Amino acid sequence: MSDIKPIAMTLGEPGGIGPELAIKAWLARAEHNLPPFFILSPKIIMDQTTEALGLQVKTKVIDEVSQTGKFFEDALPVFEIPGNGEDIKPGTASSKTASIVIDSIIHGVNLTRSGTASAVVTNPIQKSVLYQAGFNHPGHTEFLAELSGPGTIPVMMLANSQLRVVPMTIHIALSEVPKQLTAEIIKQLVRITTASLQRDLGLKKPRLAIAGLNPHAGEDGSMGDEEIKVIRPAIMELRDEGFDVVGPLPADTMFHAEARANYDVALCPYHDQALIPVKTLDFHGGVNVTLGLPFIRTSPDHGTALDIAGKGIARPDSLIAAIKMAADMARKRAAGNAASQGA
Ligand SMILES: NC(=O)c1ccc[n+]([C@@H]2O[C@H](COP(=O)([O-])OP(=O)(O)OC[C@H]3O[C@@H](n4cnc5c(N)ncnc54)[C@H](O)[C@@H]3O)[C@@H](O)[C@H]2O)c1
Ligand SMILES: N[C@H](C(=O)O)[C@H](O)COP(=O)(O)O
Repeated sequence: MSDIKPIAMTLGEPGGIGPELAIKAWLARAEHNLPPFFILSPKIIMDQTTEALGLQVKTKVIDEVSQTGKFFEDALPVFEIPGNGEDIKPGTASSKTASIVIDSIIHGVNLTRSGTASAVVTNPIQKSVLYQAGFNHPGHTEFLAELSGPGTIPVMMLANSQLRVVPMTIHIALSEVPKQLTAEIIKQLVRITTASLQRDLGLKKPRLAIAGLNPHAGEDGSMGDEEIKVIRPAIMELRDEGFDVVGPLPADTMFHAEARANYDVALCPYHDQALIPVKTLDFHGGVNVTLGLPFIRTSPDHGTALDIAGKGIARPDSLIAAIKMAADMARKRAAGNAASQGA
């Protein structure tokens, strides 16, 4: 019997590699000692995928999440979401299946928020086709925050065994970054990241490093003054509050091995500044985790990979890492809750 409640896994874009990865992660359950998980999907989509890939995998519809553990050894448990497999073509994302994709996320979040599932692990979505269908959030991160209620500030963190990064602005045009990167945002992100690393990753006093926005962190204002006007003042205030935070550091020299040894997480002004080093260091072992939510959410660090969908060659490593990280976080939260109740 598992020590944590089952993990909810969303379908993601059905024309992408998500369904294949879910099946491959289930096949790897014993090898990786994975806790029981279920997928939120129409059963037909999972069955179509196993058949197309020639895999001998049974699926089992569960009526209750609590049945996940009972069936997990013999079949991939499916929490059925309404929908059919008609509009699905591997390698092609379609706005016709957007309602299935979104329902899967909403149900996964509801089951996790209610405590029925211990965490939600999301498969990648094809953002462009969801936008065509009227989805008006840049990605999961912002959608999950909205589902969590007003005042939720989600923090995207990508992590592998060599590096953790937080992009301080996410899916916005580069030209918008200087406008949105305020001292207030930086302070909020540092506070949330520190609290999450303490609570969910067990780091007692997390060390944070903040990258500059401009080349050479602005070179004393000669290449941009956001470091002087925004980033440094925020860091000084945070240090006064007791946070272990350094910067602004030149982004080009803060990701080599010796530099990485000096911090636990790097916060970067914009998306690619953070995600290029983490995905380059270990693409297949990376996990995307959203901090600051009232529930645990992890995801693989890659996208829908339409170019390889249906070919049977997608690697489930990142999804497996996401399941493991979600389970570890759930165990740490449970232990922390038990300790605080006992205190
Ligand atoms: N969490 C998410 O929902 C999420 C995350 C990242 C990207 N996306 C979305 O995915 C779509 C495609 O994005 P992209 O093309 O930039 O990145 P991608 O990660 O889908 O693909 C980049 C390259 O890596 C390969 N790749 C990705 N995952 C792989 C795996 N598991 N095994 C083997 N090879 C793999 C792909 O074949 C491709 O060559 C976009 O719509 C993007 O917004 C979603
Ligand atoms: N920026 C992420 C990445 O490139 O990996 C990705 O798009 C995930 O976004 P959501 O988790 O918000 O969908």
